[in-house]
Parts: sequence; structure tokens; C-alpha cells
Amino acid sequence: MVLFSEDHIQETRRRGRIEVICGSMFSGKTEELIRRMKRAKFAKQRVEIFKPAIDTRYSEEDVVSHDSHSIASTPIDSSASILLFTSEIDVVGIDEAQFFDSGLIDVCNQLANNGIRVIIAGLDMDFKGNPFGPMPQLCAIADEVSKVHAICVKCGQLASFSHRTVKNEKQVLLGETAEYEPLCRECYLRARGEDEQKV
Ligand SMILES: Nc1ncnc2c1ncn2[C@@H]1O[C@H](COP(=O)(O)OP(=O)(O)O)[C@@H](O)[C@H]1O
Ligand SMILES: Cc1cn([C@H]2C[C@H](O)[C@@H](COP(=O)(O)O)O2)c(=O)[nH]c1=O
Ligand SMILES: [Zn+2]
Repeated sequence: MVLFSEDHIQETRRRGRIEVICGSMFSGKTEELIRRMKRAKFAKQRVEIFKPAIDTRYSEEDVVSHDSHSIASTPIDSSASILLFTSEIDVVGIDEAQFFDSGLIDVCNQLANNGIRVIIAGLDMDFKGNPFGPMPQLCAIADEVSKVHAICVKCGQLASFSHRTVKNEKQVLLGETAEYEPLCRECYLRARGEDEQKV
């Protein structure tokens, strides 16, 4: 399997397509989104990156990875706003897609049908291991899905789960290492069992 997209024909041909980068927290989704967007810029393509306005974790404006890679973005409240900014654009990037409304699915389809390359990064599962926001449908309509993995902080295996380490049952809780840790399935199941014992 080719993990990172270096298919130069797909990268530069002006044909609409939808690419999804998904995985747990700390798996490198944002880094991979930034990498693809920067390569598109080098190819002289017109790019625009969006993120949900609620995601003010590292910056109000920029998309920033846990390793401090960053790229300028447009924060928006609703997926419909994307269509207002993309009339002269070749490549659209969307970070933290799990926080957007379900309208994002139709917006991405419209963009791709109009010849735009759409690259979406987001959490596939929430802290309970349930599919998060519009991500399952986005994976379904994507031309290409890349599932990336963090390293389990307990055992060093590949991690697919984001374990919440603080007591809060709301689905949306912004955070980083103080609130979440990436775990493999085995360590995640053990940690969730221990969480239940504490209640
Ligand atoms: N347990 C971990 N496994 C992998 N990367 C980690 C871990 N903890 C911190 N990181 C850092 O997170 C970076 C990935 O950050 P980022 O692209 O923002 O991830 P995501 O968007 O998937 O949360 C890695 O390059 C690494 O420096
Ligand atoms: C698992 C989980 C995460 N979140 C929040 C925590 C972070 O602010 C983002 C994920 O960012 P990343 O770039 O993927 O590291 O989402 C949440 O609100 N609810 C959850 O269940
Ligand atoms: Zn583990």
C-alpha cells in the first residue's frame, strides 16, 4: 500500500476528486494535509484551506499540527461557507472535518463534481470509539481514503483510538496531550474498563 499520496498524475491533473485522511489523534492527519496542500501550492495550484471556527486550540486562523507545522486557513462556522470561497480554486483542504455539519458531504461532492480536488482530514472515531460527525459518509464518497496511525503510548503498537483521560462525557471537548492519549485496541479496551471501574 502506498501510504502517502505521491501519485503525480492525480496530484496535478485538474480533475475533481475527494481524498480523506483519517485516524486517531496524533496520527499525523494534519501533517499529511499540510504536506499535500504545500505540494499543490508548489505546483502553482490555487488552494484554500478551511477549518471549523470552534477549533481555536493552537491558533484562531492557522491549521497547526501537534508538531507545530502550520498553514494559513479560513475558519468557518458552517460547511455552506466553503462554496462562497471556492469559485477560483483548484484544491480545497479541510481540517478537523469531524466538527462540521452533515452538509459537508454534499459540499464536498459539489466541489469534486466541479473539478476541484478536495482533501479532508478528520477523526474517524470519538473517544467512545463511535464514528464522528460526517466522517463515515465522507469516507464512503471518497475516491481515496488514507488511514493513518499514531503510536500507542502504553505499548508502542499502532494506535487507532483516542482515549480521553479526563472525566467529561460530551462528544466535543477540544484538547491535546492533557486530555487525550492515542492507544491500540487492546490498551484502549483496558483503559475504558478501568475508567468504568472509577465511576
Ligand atoms: N503517540 C504519538 N504517536 C505519534 N505521533 C505523536 C504521538 N504523540 C505526539 N505525536 C506528534 O504528533 C505529530 C502528528 O501531529 P498531527 O499531524 O497534528 O496529528 P493529528 O492531526 O492526527 O492529531 C507527530 O509528528 C508527532 O510529533
Ligand atoms: C477523540 C475526541 C477528540 N476531540 C477533539 C480533541 C481535539 O481538539 C480534536 C482532535 O484533534 P486532532 O487534530 O485529531 O489531534 O478533537 C473531541 O472533541 N472529541 C473526541 O471524542
Ligand atoms: Zn497499546
